[in-house]
Amino acid sequence: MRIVVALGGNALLRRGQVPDAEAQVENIRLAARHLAPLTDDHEIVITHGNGPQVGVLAMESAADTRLTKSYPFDALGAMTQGLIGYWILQAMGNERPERQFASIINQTLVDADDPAFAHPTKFVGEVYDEATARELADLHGWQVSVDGDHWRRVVPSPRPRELIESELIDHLLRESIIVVCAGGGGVPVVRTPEGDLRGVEAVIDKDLSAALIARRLRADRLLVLTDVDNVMEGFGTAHARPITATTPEHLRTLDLPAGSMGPKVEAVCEFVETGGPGVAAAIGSLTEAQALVHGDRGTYVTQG
Ligand SMILES: Nc1ncnc2c1ncn2[C@@H]1O[C@H](COP(=O)(O)OP(=O)(O)O)[C@@H](O)[C@H]1O
Ligand SMILES: NC(=O)OP(=O)(O)O
Repeated sequence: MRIVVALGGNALLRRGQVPDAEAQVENIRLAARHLAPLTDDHEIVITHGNGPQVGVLAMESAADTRLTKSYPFDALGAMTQGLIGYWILQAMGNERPERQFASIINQTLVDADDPAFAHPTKFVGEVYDEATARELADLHGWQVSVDGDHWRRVVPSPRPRELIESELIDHLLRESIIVVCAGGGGVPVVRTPEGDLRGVEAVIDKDLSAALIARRLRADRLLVLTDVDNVMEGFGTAHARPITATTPEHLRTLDLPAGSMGPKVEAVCEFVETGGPGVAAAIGSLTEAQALVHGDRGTYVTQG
């Protein structure tokens, strides 16, 4: 089978952890231990988030007084693909030294007139109290918004439309190479009237990009791995109930938060609705990645 795996931000950096390199290397080592068995029997593409990491790089860039302008988010996104891609490459290679892995910097086409550019929603960097967030917003010209009990910087997150390097990824998979790509959803680019590609200030949702990749590569499965075992009905209430086998039709009736479970559910629904016959997607725990493939664990989504 061909499987696209979206590695949640929590797999890279647990909530509240300081984004030191050491902590992330250790988290990714553990994640690789759970992902490696998938590579024994399947063609695997790994995508990953970059919200916390791109926020660290943006802070560093803003603090560098030699620069007349902070590095733009397309450049920062590419840096995070290099950084996290390298960590994943090394961790996976240590688990399966006999296999070949490639981590590619890749670009994701978005619409220049996507309304998301005027309404930033993607949380990046760390969390603050309201006063600090507002102070930083004034200092650096950021936009900030409420994220649960905290405040956080937000940047535009246009919808991914096309993966510029999808043919290359397909080629690598056919050569039995395991591919890490579309980190942070891919570097956001638009097509100019002249036909060139140009980076834009945005961070794409990696779950939505994972769904796009899965569709373009005609994957059999999309696995969205995070820190909960299932999508829950009545999440956070006394009547919370895990959803196991389900359909996009049912999932679309749920009211889910935009910054967390919402895009994951949107991604699996899109993939299952537009994929070929027999495709399936699952949302569940990284530690149960193998069982998710066949619907033995997690929220398993099929056409019904
Ligand atoms: N209905 C729901 N079912 C399960 N988890 C939910 C639901 N609604 C919100 N969540 C939250 O979504 C989180 C996973 O999303 P997120 O933190 O963005 O994951 P990741 O960083 O792994 O991509 C869970 O830890 C949980 O707190
Ligand atoms: N780009 C992205 O979706 O990152 P997170 O998963 O870290 O939010």
